[in-house]
Amino acid sequence: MPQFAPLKNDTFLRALLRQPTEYTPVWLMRQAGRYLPEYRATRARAGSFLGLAKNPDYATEVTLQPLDRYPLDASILFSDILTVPDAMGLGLYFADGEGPKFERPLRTESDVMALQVPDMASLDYVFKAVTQIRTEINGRVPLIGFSGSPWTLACYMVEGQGSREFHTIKKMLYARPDLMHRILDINATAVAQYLNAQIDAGAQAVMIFDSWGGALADGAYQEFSLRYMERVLSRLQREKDGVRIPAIVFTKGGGIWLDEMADIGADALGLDWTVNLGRARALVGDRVALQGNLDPAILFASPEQIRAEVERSLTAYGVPAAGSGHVFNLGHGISQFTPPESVTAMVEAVHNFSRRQRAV
Ligand SMILES: Cc1c2[nH]c(c1CCC(=O)O)Cc1[nH]c(c(CCC(=O)O)c1C)Cc1[nH]c(c(CCC(=O)O)c1C)Cc1[nH]c(c(C)c1CCC(=O)O)C2
Repeated sequence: MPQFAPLKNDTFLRALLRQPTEYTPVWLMRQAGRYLPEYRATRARAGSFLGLAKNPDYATEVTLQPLDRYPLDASILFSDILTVPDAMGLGLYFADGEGPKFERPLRTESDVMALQVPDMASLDYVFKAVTQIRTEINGRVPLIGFSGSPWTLACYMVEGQGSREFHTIKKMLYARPDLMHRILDINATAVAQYLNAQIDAGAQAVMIFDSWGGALADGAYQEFSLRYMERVLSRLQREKDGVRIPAIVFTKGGGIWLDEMADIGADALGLDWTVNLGRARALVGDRVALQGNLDPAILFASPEQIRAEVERSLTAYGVPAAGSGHVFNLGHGISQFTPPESVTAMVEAVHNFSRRQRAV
């Protein structure tokens, strides 16, 4: 087991565990990415996104880039949720200018029957990256590990790519729920093993991205997404060397199910921008901390407007009292067209205003 430097800034972890903080910690989903010129330069050297993500040296380099530019309170492993179905043999690739695709999506009953939990050794490049990042971060801020939710991974595995309507997977869900449940059962086992291996490698918190849970009908969400995230959480090691490893669950479009989400064993729930933070806080009470939820499009506005929206969001949450916690973030990933200076304005506004809020 590698020895890591002691943590200098644990504000993010304390907020997730609903302990008092001097200010509201902040990080951004997709904080390492194409909006940063230094990321584009490393990606050009690596040749491709997968060349970058599968090489621990490059993955470490780009994970640290946003931390060198902004006083962020957390770092997130540079990787992708689709590494898991790739390890299952589905053949992940990125066509130029398009999103992710699979060469061998799950379309027939025999495809589904042949699916297996991958050998975690085939994802060793991810765990190596986690350890290397944690080492090079040298205790500056905590490192978040992550995975897709069983349902969101299944969306890509069955559709073979991103989708607007999810016709193929929804047809399977309603016509052959037995096949759907088999995929989700395998995914839940794979995701739990994958996150536990990231924790062993040095991840100090984990996040489950349920990017497409919000595409499901009420009832279907609970049966096909929520229940499987609950199963993943129940299998996670929640303590490492005597320290709690908090788990964050983010269902995009899941605002209507927050009450149920608060009871599945997560430490914190991620929110998209459709939710009012004050109302969400009242609803979940002291069951979970909240993370979110600025509309990423606000980063296209002026620094003054960004500041005003940050203050509105922090005011909506209010000052965290004992038993509550707020981590500032966007409501979804940052756009590749975001001016980097907008992030400077956002992070500054979060730190300054949240300190002032606590001072009164
Ligand atoms: C659905 C999903 C994916 N990947 C991910 C999700 C869940 C979060 C969400 O809902 O956005 C998660 C993800 N993907 C990436 C991260 C890195 C960590 C971070 O900085 O937050 C994380 C946490 C890097 C990435 N993953 C990807 C990029 C862009 C690739 C590039 O450099 O060309 C990055 C930085 C590729 C990717 N990977 C995926 C898509 C849809 C795309 C294309 C996105 C686009 O073109 O904007 C699948």
